[in-house]
Amino acid sequence: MGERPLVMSCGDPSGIGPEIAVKAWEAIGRECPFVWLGDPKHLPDGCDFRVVPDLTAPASGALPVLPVSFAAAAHAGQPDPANAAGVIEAVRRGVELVQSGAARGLVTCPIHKAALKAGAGFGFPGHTEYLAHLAGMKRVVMMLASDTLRVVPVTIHIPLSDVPRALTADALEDTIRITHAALIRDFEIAHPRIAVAGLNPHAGEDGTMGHEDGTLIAPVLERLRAEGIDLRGPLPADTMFHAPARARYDAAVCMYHDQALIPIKTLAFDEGVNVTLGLPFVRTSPDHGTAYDIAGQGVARPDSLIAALRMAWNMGA
Ligand SMILES: NC(=O)C1=CN([C@@H]2O[C@H](COP(=O)(O)OP(=O)(O)OC[C@H]3O[C@@H](n4cnc5c(N)ncnc54)[C@H](O)[C@@H]3O)[C@@H](O)[C@H]2O)C=CC1
Ligand SMILES: NCC(=O)COP(=O)(O)O
Repeated sequence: MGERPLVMSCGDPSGIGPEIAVKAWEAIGRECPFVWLGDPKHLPDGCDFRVVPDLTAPASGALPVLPVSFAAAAHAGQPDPANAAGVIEAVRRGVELVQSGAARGLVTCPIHKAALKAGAGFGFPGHTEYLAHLAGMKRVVMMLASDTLRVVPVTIHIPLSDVPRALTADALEDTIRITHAALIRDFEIAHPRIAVAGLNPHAGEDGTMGHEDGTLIAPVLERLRAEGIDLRGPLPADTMFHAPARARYDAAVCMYHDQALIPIKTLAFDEGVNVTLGLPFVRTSPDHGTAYDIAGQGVARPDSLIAALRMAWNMGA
């Protein structure tokens, strides 16, 4: 296959993962070769694939597949807990291949967390935490990146009511440090500018609308500024995402999932990439989910997955 390929885990086979994997292979399989980890019975009818024994198989036009056996067929739009173990195994195999050095990076297709919990007792809120666990990392960071905006949520998949408790000075500091290092190393920004959102409306407005902005966020920023990190904030989140505001920073660190993901999915849904920072290997993913409402119809767009492949290919060089 020439250069080391990427590996792609299939994600939930009843979602759009298999069909966009095939479209992505047709679009950029030569530019960013990857091997698909999944069960060939879940690929769309008529798909041109070939089973390979490992990642060293010579290149050909067909999608290379390293088989992962799944218990059940896939029905578009209907996640089956019987397939949960296969979905998890594909991710685990991907990590093994990238950690061994056989693969250049891992690209994951979307999973349905509830089906994994129901079918296999999956105890992680998403890939991000599962990958941190497999890699033995205490803290990793989720970044959603596009040409127009990069965002990082400090807290991720937890109920909104748990956010103030989960938002600690350590979590914020680690997140900013990991983000800063990745902007330099992976995004080649020599002097990154990071904007940090407040938690409360108007960043607390001097404590009249909440206290965390002043008592928790501001002191962390002060400490890190003293080390030379270019930080602005805590900023009112409602006014930090319009175009002139975005021009003033390279990444926005946000306090919770939707504060970060709503702006990027509004601005760049088709090209956003989810990248895990702080892992000892490259992992990217499309920004969207399983899209059950359109699975199996052949209309799903592969653009975000293609952007994820390109980013992983470049980062893994
Ligand atoms: N990396 C991952 O594993 C992710 C998984 N998810 C999971 O996906 C499931 C469904 O989540 P939703 O909130 O419905 O978000 P979603 O992204 O799956 O779908 C939202 C809307 O966007 C459309 N859409 C998504 N991807 C598209 C594509 N490639 N082409 C055209 N239209 C597309 C869908 O048809 C739907 O109308 C959940 O279980 C969630 O946890 C969500 C985000 C990321
Ligand atoms: N909302 C982002 C998402 O669900 C992706 O999470 P992960 O599976 O990449 O941890």
